[in-house]
Amino acid sequence: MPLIVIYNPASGSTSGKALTDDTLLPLLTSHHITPDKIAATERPNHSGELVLDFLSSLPAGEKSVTVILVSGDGTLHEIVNALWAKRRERQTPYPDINFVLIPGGTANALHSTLFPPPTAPDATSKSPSESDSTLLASLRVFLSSIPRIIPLTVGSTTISSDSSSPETVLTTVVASTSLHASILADSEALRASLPGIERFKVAAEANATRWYHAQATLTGPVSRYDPATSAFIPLEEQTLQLEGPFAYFLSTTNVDRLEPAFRIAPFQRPGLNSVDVLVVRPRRDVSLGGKDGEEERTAFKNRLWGILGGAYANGTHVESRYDDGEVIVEYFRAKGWEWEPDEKDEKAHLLCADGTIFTVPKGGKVVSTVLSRDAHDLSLAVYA
Ligand SMILES: Nc1ncnc2c1ncn2[C@@H]1O[C@H](COP(=O)(O)OP(=O)(O)OP(=O)(O)O)[C@@H](O)[C@H]1O
Repeated sequence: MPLIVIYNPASGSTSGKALTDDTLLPLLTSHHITPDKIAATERPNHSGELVLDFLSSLPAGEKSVTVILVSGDGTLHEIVNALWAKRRERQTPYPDINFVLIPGGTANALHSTLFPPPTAPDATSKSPSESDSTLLASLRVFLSSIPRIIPLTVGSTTISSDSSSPETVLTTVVASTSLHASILADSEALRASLPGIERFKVAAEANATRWYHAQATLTGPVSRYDPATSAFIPLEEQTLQLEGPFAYFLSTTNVDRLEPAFRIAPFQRPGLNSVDVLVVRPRRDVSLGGKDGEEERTAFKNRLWGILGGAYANGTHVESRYDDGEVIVEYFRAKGWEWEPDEKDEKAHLLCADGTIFTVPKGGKVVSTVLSRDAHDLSLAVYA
Protein backbone atom coordinates (compact mmCIF):
# COMPACT_ATOMS: atom_id res chain seq x y z
CA MET A 1 0.00 0.00 0.00
CA PRO A 2 1.38 3.46 -0.85
CA LEU A 3 2.83 5.16 2.19
CA ILE A 4 3.72 8.78 2.87
CA VAL A 5 5.29 10.14 6.07
CA ILE A 6 4.51 13.78 6.88
CA TYR A 7 5.87 15.59 9.90
CA ASN A 8 5.20 19.10 11.12
CA PRO A 9 8.47 20.50 12.52
CA ALA A 10 6.65 23.49 14.04
CA SER A 11 3.85 21.79 15.96
CA GLY A 12 3.80 21.21 19.71
CA SER A 13 7.24 21.21 21.25
CA THR A 14 8.80 21.19 17.73
CA SER A 15 10.02 17.63 18.18
CA GLY A 16 8.44 16.31 14.94
CA LYS A 17 11.68 16.09 12.98
CA ALA A 18 13.62 14.35 15.75
CA LEU A 19 10.73 11.95 16.33
CA THR A 20 10.65 11.10 12.63
CA ASP A 21 14.39 10.77 12.06
CA ASP A 22 15.38 9.13 15.33
CA THR A 23 12.40 6.92 16.13
CA LEU A 24 9.88 6.50 13.32
CA LEU A 25 12.09 5.89 10.28
CA PRO A 26 14.47 3.42 12.04
CA LEU A 27 11.41 1.49 13.26
CA LEU A 28 9.95 1.31 9.75
CA THR A 29 13.32 0.16 8.40
CA SER A 30 13.49 -2.57 11.03
CA HIS A 31 10.12 -3.78 9.68
CA HIS A 32 11.43 -3.61 6.09
CA ILE A 33 9.06 -0.77 5.23
CA THR A 34 10.28 2.03 2.99
CA PRO A 35 7.93 5.01 2.68
CA ASP A 36 7.23 6.20 -0.86
CA LYS A 37 7.72 9.76 0.36
CA ILE A 38 8.93 11.53 3.50
CA ALA A 39 8.20 15.23 3.80
CA ALA A 40 8.22 18.03 6.35
CA THR A 41 5.53 20.68 6.26
CA GLU A 42 7.13 23.98 5.38
CA ARG A 43 4.22 26.33 6.03
CA PRO A 44 0.56 26.37 7.04
CA ASN A 45 -1.62 24.25 4.70
CA HIS A 46 1.41 22.53 3.18
CA SER A 47 0.32 19.17 4.62
CA GLY A 48 -2.76 19.22 2.40
CA GLU A 49 -0.69 20.01 -0.69
CA LEU A 50 1.69 17.16 0.15
CA VAL A 51 -1.13 14.62 0.39
CA LEU A 52 -2.84 15.87 -2.78
CA ASP A 53 0.46 15.72 -4.73
CA PHE A 54 1.12 12.24 -3.40
CA LEU A 55 -2.33 11.02 -4.45
CA SER A 56 -1.86 12.54 -7.91
CA SER A 57 1.39 10.61 -8.32
CA LEU A 58 -0.31 7.24 -7.76
CA PRO A 59 -1.63 5.00 -10.53
CA ALA A 60 -5.39 5.26 -11.13
CA GLY A 61 -7.38 2.66 -9.27
CA GLU A 62 -5.28 2.67 -6.09
CA LYS A 63 -7.70 1.55 -3.40
CA SER A 64 -6.08 2.87 -0.23
CA VAL A 65 -3.06 4.77 1.04
CA THR A 66 -1.46 5.22 4.44
CA VAL A 67 -0.40 8.60 5.77
CA ILE A 68 1.88 8.55 8.82
CA LEU A 69 1.34 11.94 10.41
CA VAL A 70 3.70 13.29 13.05
CA SER A 71 1.85 16.39 14.21
CA GLY A 72 -1.11 17.67 16.19
CA ASP A 73 -4.77 17.83 15.26
CA GLY A 74 -4.39 21.02 13.22
CA THR A 75 -2.26 19.34 10.57
CA LEU A 76 -4.82 16.55 10.14
CA HIS A 77 -7.48 19.25 9.86
CA GLU A 78 -5.56 20.90 7.02
CA ILE A 79 -5.28 17.61 5.12
CA VAL A 80 -8.99 16.82 5.47
CA ASN A 81 -9.95 20.29 4.24
CA ALA A 82 -7.51 20.21 1.33
CA LEU A 83 -8.92 16.85 0.18
CA TRP A 84 -12.45 18.14 0.44
CA ALA A 85 -11.69 21.41 -1.37
CA LYS A 86 -10.20 19.57 -4.36
CA ARG A 87 -12.53 16.56 -4.51
CA ARG A 88 -14.42 17.75 -7.58
CA GLU A 89 -11.23 18.33 -9.57
CA ARG A 90 -10.43 14.62 -9.67
CA GLN A 91 -11.58 12.27 -12.42
CA THR A 92 -11.82 9.37 -9.97
CA PRO A 93 -12.76 9.15 -6.28
CA TYR A 94 -9.97 9.41 -3.73
CA PRO A 95 -8.58 6.15 -2.40
CA ASP A 96 -9.34 5.34 1.24
CA ILE A 97 -6.94 7.30 3.41
CA ASN A 98 -5.79 5.63 6.61
CA PHE A 99 -3.79 7.68 9.10
CA VAL A 100 -1.15 6.53 11.53
CA LEU A 101 -1.08 9.27 14.17
CA ILE A 102 2.11 10.07 16.04
CA PRO A 103 1.38 12.81 18.54
CA GLY A 104 3.74 15.67 17.78
CA GLY A 105 1.32 18.50 18.51
CA THR A 106 0.32 20.46 21.59
CA ALA A 107 -3.00 18.88 22.51
CA ASN A 108 -3.21 15.78 20.26
CA ALA A 109 -6.92 15.38 21.02
CA LEU A 110 -7.66 12.60 18.54
CA HIS A 111 -4.59 10.57 19.41
CA SER A 112 -5.16 10.82 23.14
CA THR A 113 -8.81 9.78 22.69
CA LEU A 114 -7.69 6.68 20.81
CA PHE A 115 -4.84 5.99 23.23
CA PRO A 116 -5.65 7.58 26.58
CA PRO A 117 -2.72 8.02 28.95
CA PRO A 118 -2.38 4.97 31.22
CA THR A 119 -2.81 7.14 34.29
CA ALA A 120 -4.39 10.50 33.59
CA PRO A 121 -1.78 13.16 34.35
CA ASP A 122 -2.95 15.59 37.00
CA ALA A 123 -4.37 18.93 35.92
CA THR A 124 -1.24 20.85 36.86
CA SER A 125 1.09 18.64 34.85
CA LYS A 126 3.39 20.79 32.75
CA SER A 127 4.28 18.13 30.26
CA PRO A 128 2.15 18.07 27.10
CA SER A 129 4.00 15.09 25.72
CA GLU A 130 2.39 11.70 25.77
CA SER A 131 3.95 8.88 27.67
CA ASP A 132 6.31 6.65 25.73
CA SER A 133 3.85 3.78 25.87
CA THR A 134 1.24 5.68 23.86
CA LEU A 135 3.56 7.69 21.58
CA LEU A 136 3.90 4.89 19.03
CA ALA A 137 0.62 3.11 19.75
CA SER A 138 -1.03 3.91 16.39
CA LEU A 139 2.16 2.90 14.58
CA ARG A 140 2.21 -0.39 16.46
CA VAL A 141 -1.34 -1.11 15.28
CA PHE A 142 -0.26 -0.36 11.70
CA LEU A 143 2.72 -2.69 12.04
CA SER A 144 0.76 -5.48 13.71
CA SER A 145 -0.24 -8.66 11.93
CA ILE A 146 -3.95 -7.70 12.02
CA PRO A 147 -4.00 -3.90 11.69
CA ARG A 148 -7.27 -2.33 12.77
CA ILE A 149 -8.64 0.89 11.33
CA ILE A 150 -11.46 2.99 12.78
CA PRO A 151 -13.44 5.31 10.49
CA LEU A 152 -13.60 9.00 11.33
CA THR A 153 -16.76 11.06 11.58
CA VAL A 154 -16.57 14.25 9.52
CA GLY A 155 -18.41 17.41 10.53
CA SER A 156 -19.00 20.47 8.40
CA THR A 157 -19.34 23.97 9.76
CA THR A 158 -20.63 26.78 7.55
CA ILE A 159 -20.45 30.48 8.30
CA SER A 160 -22.96 32.49 6.33
CA SER A 161 -24.20 36.06 6.21
CA ASP A 162 -26.04 38.36 3.79
CA SER A 163 -22.85 40.33 3.16
CA SER A 164 -20.47 37.52 2.19
CA SER A 165 -20.51 34.15 0.47
CA PRO A 166 -20.76 31.14 2.78
CA GLU A 167 -17.54 29.57 4.00
CA THR A 168 -17.48 25.89 4.93
CA VAL A 169 -14.81 24.11 6.93
CA LEU A 170 -14.68 20.41 7.79
CA THR A 171 -13.84 19.29 11.30
CA THR A 172 -12.79 15.99 12.78
CA VAL A 173 -12.24 17.09 16.38
CA VAL A 174 -13.95 20.21 17.69
CA ALA A 175 -16.20 23.09 16.71
CA SER A 176 -16.92 25.66 19.38
CA THR A 177 -17.89 29.20 20.27
CA SER A 178 -17.86 31.06 23.61
CA LEU A 179 -15.12 30.36 26.15
CA HIS A 180 -13.29 27.68 24.16
CA ALA A 181 -13.20 29.79 20.97
CA SER A 182 -11.95 32.81 22.95
CA ILE A 183 -9.26 30.68 24.60
CA LEU A 184 -8.06 29.34 21.25
CA ALA A 185 -8.10 32.82 19.69
CA ASP A 186 -5.99 34.28 22.51
CA SER A 187 -3.71 31.29 23.03
CA GLU A 188 -2.34 31.38 19.48
CA ALA A 189 -0.64 34.69 20.32
CA LEU A 190 1.07 32.93 23.26
CA ARG A 191 2.42 29.98 21.22
CA ALA A 192 6.01 31.28 20.99
CA SER A 193 6.36 32.01 24.71
CA LEU A 194 4.29 29.06 25.97
CA PRO A 195 4.59 26.14 23.50
CA GLY A 196 2.77 23.66 25.80
CA ILE A 197 -0.80 23.39 27.02
CA GLU A 198 -0.11 26.06 29.72
CA ARG A 199 -1.01 28.67 27.12
CA PHE A 200 -4.63 27.46 27.13
CA LYS A 201 -4.83 28.05 30.89
CA VAL A 202 -3.38 31.57 30.63
CA ALA A 203 -5.89 32.41 27.89
CA ALA A 204 -8.72 30.84 29.89
CA GLU A 205 -8.02 33.12 32.85
CA ALA A 206 -8.23 36.19 30.58
CA ASN A 207 -11.72 35.19 29.38
CA ALA A 208 -13.11 33.69 32.54
CA THR A 209 -15.94 36.05 33.44
CA ARG A 210 -17.27 36.66 29.92
CA TRP A 211 -20.78 35.51 28.91
CA TYR A 212 -21.70 35.12 25.25
CA HIS A 213 -25.01 36.30 23.79
CA ALA A 214 -26.45 34.20 21.01
CA GLN A 215 -29.36 32.01 20.01
CA ALA A 216 -28.36 28.37 19.63
CA THR A 217 -30.34 25.51 18.12
CA LEU A 218 -29.49 21.83 18.28
CA THR A 219 -30.58 19.89 15.20
CA GLY A 220 -31.78 16.36 15.43
CA PRO A 221 -32.16 13.75 16.29
CA VAL A 222 -31.20 15.24 19.66
CA SER A 223 -30.71 13.39 22.92
CA ARG A 224 -29.77 14.68 26.34
CA TYR A 225 -27.40 12.99 28.78
CA ASP A 226 -29.12 12.07 32.03
CA PRO A 227 -26.62 11.64 34.88
CA ALA A 228 -29.21 9.76 36.95
CA THR A 229 -29.35 6.88 34.45
CA SER A 230 -25.98 7.47 32.75
CA ALA A 231 -27.78 7.38 29.40
CA PHE A 232 -28.64 9.71 26.54
CA ILE A 233 -32.41 10.18 26.49
CA PRO A 234 -33.85 10.98 23.02
CA LEU A 235 -35.92 14.16 22.83
CA GLU A 236 -39.25 14.08 21.03
CA GLU A 237 -38.52 17.29 19.13
CA GLN A 238 -36.14 17.23 16.16
CA THR A 239 -34.67 20.59 17.17
CA LEU A 240 -33.99 22.21 20.52
CA GLN A 241 -33.63 25.96 20.94
CA LEU A 242 -31.27 27.19 23.64
CA GLU A 243 -31.53 30.76 24.89
CA GLY A 244 -28.31 32.48 25.91
CA PRO A 245 -26.26 33.86 27.40
CA PHE A 246 -23.71 31.06 27.24
CA ALA A 247 -20.51 30.61 29.19
CA TYR A 248 -19.53 27.48 27.29
CA PHE A 249 -20.64 25.99 23.95
CA LEU A 250 -18.49 23.26 22.46
CA SER A 251 -19.07 20.28 20.21
CA THR A 252 -16.81 17.37 19.43
CA THR A 253 -16.72 14.64 16.83
CA ASN A 254 -14.54 11.55 17.27
CA VAL A 255 -12.91 12.79 20.48
CA ASP A 256 -13.82 12.52 24.16
CA ARG A 257 -10.99 14.84 25.19
CA LEU A 258 -9.19 17.93 23.96
CA GLU A 259 -5.93 17.18 25.76
CA PRO A 260 -4.71 13.87 27.20
CA ALA A 261 -6.31 14.59 30.59
CA PHE A 262 -9.14 16.99 29.66
CA ARG A 263 -12.05 14.62 29.01
CA ILE A 264 -14.70 17.18 28.17
CA ALA A 265 -17.12 14.99 26.13
CA PRO A 266 -16.66 11.72 28.02
CA PHE A 267 -18.88 9.55 25.80
CA GLN A 268 -17.87 10.70 22.31
CA ARG A 269 -15.71 8.36 20.22
CA PRO A 270 -14.53 7.94 16.62
CA GLY A 271 -17.06 7.05 13.98
CA LEU A 272 -20.27 7.72 15.97
CA ASN A 273 -21.63 10.00 13.24
CA SER A 274 -22.96 12.47 15.77
CA VAL A 275 -21.70 15.49 17.65
CA ASP A 276 -21.57 15.75 21.41
CA VAL A 277 -22.46 19.28 22.50
CA LEU A 278 -21.53 20.65 25.92
CA VAL A 279 -23.34 23.77 27.03
CA VAL A 280 -23.16 25.93 30.16
CA ARG A 281 -25.73 28.69 30.55
CA PRO A 282 -25.22 30.86 33.64
CA ARG A 283 -28.83 32.04 33.81
CA ARG A 284 -29.79 28.51 34.86
CA ASP A 285 -27.91 29.07 38.11
CA VAL A 286 -30.70 30.07 40.53
CA SER A 287 -28.18 31.27 43.11
CA LEU A 288 -27.41 34.27 40.86
CA GLY A 289 -30.99 35.50 41.25
CA GLY A 290 -31.28 36.33 37.54
CA LYS A 291 -28.60 39.07 37.77
CA ASP A 292 -25.42 39.33 35.71
CA GLY A 293 -23.32 42.01 37.44
CA GLU A 294 -19.60 41.80 38.17
CA GLU A 295 -20.22 40.00 41.44
CA GLU A 296 -22.43 37.32 39.84
CA ARG A 297 -20.00 36.76 36.98
CA THR A 298 -17.10 36.30 39.38
CA ALA A 299 -19.16 33.89 41.48
CA PHE A 300 -20.17 32.00 38.34
CA LYS A 301 -16.59 31.91 37.08
CA ASN A 302 -15.50 30.23 40.30
CA ARG A 303 -18.32 27.74 39.98
CA LEU A 304 -17.57 27.06 36.29
CA TRP A 305 -13.86 26.61 36.96
CA GLY A 306 -14.58 24.12 39.68
CA ILE A 307 -17.02 22.23 37.48
CA LEU A 308 -14.90 22.14 34.34
CA GLY A 309 -12.10 20.82 36.56
CA GLY A 310 -14.17 17.64 36.51
CA ALA A 311 -13.10 17.18 32.90
CA TYR A 312 -9.62 16.59 34.34
CA ALA A 313 -11.10 14.00 36.70
CA ASN A 314 -12.19 11.63 33.94
CA GLY A 315 -15.24 13.67 32.90
CA THR A 316 -17.17 13.98 36.17
CA HIS A 317 -18.31 17.52 35.23
CA VAL A 318 -21.29 16.07 33.37
CA GLU A 319 -22.68 14.78 36.68
CA SER A 320 -22.61 18.17 38.44
CA ARG A 321 -25.83 19.93 39.49
CA TYR A 322 -27.02 23.35 40.66
CA ASP A 323 -28.63 23.71 44.08
CA ASP A 324 -32.08 23.12 42.55
CA GLY A 325 -30.98 19.79 41.07
CA GLU A 326 -30.61 20.96 37.44
CA VAL A 327 -27.45 19.82 35.65
CA ILE A 328 -24.78 22.52 35.32
CA VAL A 329 -23.15 21.22 32.15
CA GLU A 330 -25.89 20.35 29.67
CA TYR A 331 -24.61 17.45 27.59
CA PHE A 332 -26.38 16.71 24.29
CA ARG A 333 -25.84 14.35 21.40
CA ALA A 334 -27.12 15.69 18.08
CA LYS A 335 -26.68 15.75 14.33
CA GLY A 336 -25.58 19.38 14.48
CA TRP A 337 -26.20 22.85 15.78
CA GLU A 338 -26.75 26.44 14.72
CA TRP A 339 -25.39 29.56 16.37
CA GLU A 340 -26.66 33.10 15.75
CA PRO A 341 -24.53 35.57 17.69
CA ASP A 342 -26.10 38.72 19.08
CA GLU A 343 -24.90 41.58 16.84
CA LYS A 344 -23.69 43.61 19.80
CA ASP A 345 -21.55 40.83 21.30
CA GLU A 346 -18.27 40.83 19.40
CA LYS A 347 -16.72 37.83 21.17
CA ALA A 348 -19.82 35.72 20.50
CA HIS A 349 -18.82 35.97 16.82
CA LEU A 350 -15.71 33.84 17.34
CA LEU A 351 -15.81 30.27 16.08
CA CYS A 352 -13.16 27.60 16.59
CA ALA A 353 -12.97 24.75 14.06
CA ASP A 354 -10.30 22.20 15.02
CA GLY A 355 -8.21 25.01 16.50
CA THR A 356 -8.59 27.44 13.60
CA ILE A 357 -10.40 30.63 14.54
CA PHE A 358 -13.04 32.26 12.34
CA THR A 359 -15.06 35.41 12.90
CA VAL A 360 -18.75 35.29 11.98
CA PRO A 361 -19.69 38.49 10.12
CA LYS A 362 -22.23 40.81 11.79
CA GLY A 363 -25.72 39.49 11.14
CA GLY A 364 -24.31 36.10 10.17
CA LYS A 365 -24.69 32.63 11.63
CA VAL A 366 -23.00 29.26 11.93
CA VAL A 367 -24.52 25.94 10.85
CA SER A 368 -22.60 22.87 11.93
CA THR A 369 -23.58 19.31 11.07
CA VAL A 370 -22.23 15.82 10.77
CA LEU A 371 -21.86 14.81 7.12
CA SER A 372 -22.71 11.43 5.69
CA ARG A 373 -20.02 9.60 3.72
CA ASP A 374 -21.90 10.42 0.48
CA ALA A 375 -21.89 14.11 1.32
CA HIS A 376 -18.16 14.45 1.93
CA ASP A 377 -16.91 11.77 -0.46
CA LEU A 378 -13.94 10.95 1.76
CA SER A 379 -13.04 7.67 3.35
CA LEU A 380 -10.90 8.57 6.35
CA ALA A 381 -9.79 6.23 9.10
CA VAL A 382 -7.13 5.93 11.77
CA TYR A 383 -5.05 2.97 12.85
CA ALA A 384 -6.12 2.32 16.45
N1 LIG B 1 7.00 24.68 8.77
C1 LIG B 1 6.02 25.27 9.44
N2 LIG B 1 6.24 26.45 10.07
C2 LIG B 1 5.27 27.06 10.78
N3 LIG B 1 4.02 26.56 10.93
C3 LIG B 1 3.76 25.40 10.32
C4 LIG B 1 4.73 24.69 9.57
N4 LIG B 1 4.17 23.56 9.11
C5 LIG B 1 2.89 23.55 9.55
N5 LIG B 1 2.64 24.65 10.28
C6 LIG B 1 1.42 25.01 11.02
O1 LIG B 1 1.55 24.51 12.33
C7 LIG B 1 0.25 24.60 12.92
C8 LIG B 1 0.15 23.76 14.16
O2 LIG B 1 0.16 22.41 13.81
P1 LIG B 1 -0.63 21.31 14.66
O3 LIG B 1 -2.03 21.72 14.84
O4 LIG B 1 -0.37 20.02 14.02
O5 LIG B 1 0.09 21.38 16.05
P2 LIG B 1 -0.38 21.99 17.40
O6 LIG B 1 -1.28 23.16 17.20
O7 LIG B 1 0.85 22.22 18.19
O8 LIG B 1 -1.15 20.76 18.04
P3 LIG B 1 -2.71 20.51 18.36
O9 LIG B 1 -3.48 20.94 17.15
O10 LIG B 1 -2.79 19.04 18.64
O11 LIG B 1 -2.97 21.34 19.57
C9 LIG B 1 -0.68 24.20 11.80
O12 LIG B 1 -1.77 25.08 11.81
C10 LIG B 1 0.16 24.38 10.52
O13 LIG B 1 -0.47 25.26 9.61
